[in-house]
Parts: sequence; structure tokens; C-alpha cells
Amino acid sequence: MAISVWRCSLTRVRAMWLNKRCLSLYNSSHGFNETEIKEKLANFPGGSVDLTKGANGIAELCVNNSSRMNAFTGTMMIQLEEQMSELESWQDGKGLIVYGAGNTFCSGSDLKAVKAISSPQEGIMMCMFMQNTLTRLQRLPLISVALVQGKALGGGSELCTACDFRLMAPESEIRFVHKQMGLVPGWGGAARLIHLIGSRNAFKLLSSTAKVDPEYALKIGLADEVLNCVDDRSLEEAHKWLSTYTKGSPAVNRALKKVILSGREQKLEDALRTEKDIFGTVWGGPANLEALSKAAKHK
Ligand SMILES: CCC(=O)SCCNC(=O)CCNC(=O)[C@H](O)C(C)(C)COP(=O)(O)OP(=O)(O)OC[C@H]1O[C@@H](n2cnc3c(N)ncnc32)[C@H](O)[C@@H]1OP(=O)(O)O
Repeated sequence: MAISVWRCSLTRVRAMWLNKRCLSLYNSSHGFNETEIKEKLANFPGGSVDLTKGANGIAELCVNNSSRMNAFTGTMMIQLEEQMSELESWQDGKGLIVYGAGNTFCSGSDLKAVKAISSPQEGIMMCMFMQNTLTRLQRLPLISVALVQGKALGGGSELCTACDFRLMAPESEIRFVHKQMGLVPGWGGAARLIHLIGSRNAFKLLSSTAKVDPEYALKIGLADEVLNCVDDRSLEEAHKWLSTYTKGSPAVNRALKKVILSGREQKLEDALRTEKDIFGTVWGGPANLEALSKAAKHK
């Protein structure tokens, strides 16, 4: 009995490890040493990244470091990575809302930590670690939404581009301030921004470091909705917005996200083949059979 439980958990750990390796961009073959960078990041503590999984299949991920405008400390980067593993294995999940504590989104990386790991080699390792994590966020089988209240600056603006959708509260701003810090985005924000708003618009935002308010963000396609509420009510409003897109069973919602992901990331022929495989996972499945038994009409 004990041996079979042990084997089972070993299989689960192995599956999670393989899953993580598939979803990540960098591993040891790219010269990336995750253990080493995690040990470095652990020296910069403070704040937390808190995950709440709802019974309705919607999770909330809160970037929480209020005294520093939710800047990412080293331990928060590690926690964000760990929360991705938790979400990847959440079979009942359908959606995710990423937001910041204290009615502001995130002011990027913690400047104290950045100063302390300022060698190019360490910078590249931190960058690979965060790109892996944010790519896994983007590839979650969940519909993800960034709820931007207050400010999303630097790495905070990059974090919001890793979500499928962005909702902006009144008076909020997204701002790629990297150039003013003598940097360019490194957490994948430039590449993702170009996919979202095109290279000319992205070029303008990155080179001017302009504040993007909700109306302009909506106009250029960076935001999907301007919310009416601020404070805690905006989280409620985000839940309501997301619920339009997460109706139905987790299996179908997750399959849908996978189809979108393959269309987004793969070449057409590969995406078509993946779509066929994913179709096979829902065809004749419980949700499909239930719909057929009801002889649904779509009037
Ligand atoms: C991936 C690469 C990157 O992320 S590069 C971008 C790094 N981020 C930044 O440069 C943002 C720097 N911060 C700011 O511009 C301002 O603090 C902003 C966010 C506009 C807020 O201004 P304001 O509302 O006046 O508040 P404040 O400056 O008094 O800040 C409150 C406390 O929070 C701190 N804080 C803020 N951001 C960070 C950060 N990124 N890292 C570390 N600490 C940060 C401030 O220092 C301030 O702390 P304290 O009260 O002075 O102890």
C-alpha cells in the first residue's frame, strides 16, 4: 500500500516536472541553472504572491507588496513560479484574475534586488527565470485576465501582457518605463506587446515610455475593457466580465484555451494538427453528450 502511494506521488511529481519543462522556454541545455538563480533570488525577501482557487473554477492571483507598490522581490518571483505549478495541475480551473494588492497593479522588479544582482550574467538568469514563469502563465489552460488598477510599471506592464486579456480601472495606467531605467523589457514584454498591438505602436510605447491610460489602451488594443469601478468593486467587476467567457465545463474551457494557444504559437499546419488532437479530447465527452441529449438550438 505504502509503496503504491509512493509510486503514485513519484509519477505525479515526474509528470509535473515534464509538464514544466515542456511549457518553459529555457532549461539546462540553454545554460539556465534554475536552482542557482532561485538561491540568489531567495536573498531578497518581502511581499508575497497569493493564490486563491474558487469553487467556481476562477482563481485570483494577488501580487502583494503594498509598501513597495507591489514591486517584485526575489522571493515573490519564486512564489509566482510555484503558483504556476499549482495552476497547471488544477483540473477544475477555468479562469484566472491577476491583480495587485492595495488598488495598484505592480511597479516592476524591486529596485533594491535589481541593484544587488546587476551583473549582466545574473540579469540574464533572472530574465530567463521570469520569461519561463510568464510564458507558463501565458500557456496556462485557463482564460487569464490582468486587472490593472493604479499603476502597472516596468515588469508590472510586462506581467499584464502575459495574460490573455487586460481590464483597466478608471485612472489606471500601463507604462513601459524600462528605457528611463537604461533598460529594455526582458521578461518577454516587448515580444508580447508587439503581438498585442503591432510593432509600430509597441515601438512608440517603449521608446517614449508614455503613460497609457485606459481609453488609449482600449483604442490601440492593449486593453479589452475599461471598468467602471475602482477599489474592491473592480475585482467583482472583473469576475463578472470573465464569467461571460468561462461558462460551461472546465474540460471544454481548457480545450478552448489550448486551441487558441496552438493557433497563437504554432505554424498553421502544426496548429491545425494540434486542433484536431484537442478536438478529440472533447468529442463524445460529457459536455458534448449532454448538449446532444438536450438537442440544443442556438436561436
Ligand atoms: C523588469 C525591469 C523593471 O521592472 S524596471 C522598472 C522598475 N520600477 C520602477 O522604476 C518604479 C519606481 N517607482 C516609482 O516610479 C514610484 O515609486 C511609483 C511606482 C510611480 C509610485 O510613486 P508614489 O505613488 O509617489 O509612491 P512612492 O514613490 O512614495 O512609493 C511608495 C514606496 O514604494 C517604493 N517602491 C515603489 N516602486 C518600487 C520598486 N520598483 N522597487 C522598490 N521599491 C519601490 C518606494 O521606494 C516607496 O518606498 P519608501 O516609502 O520610500 O520606503
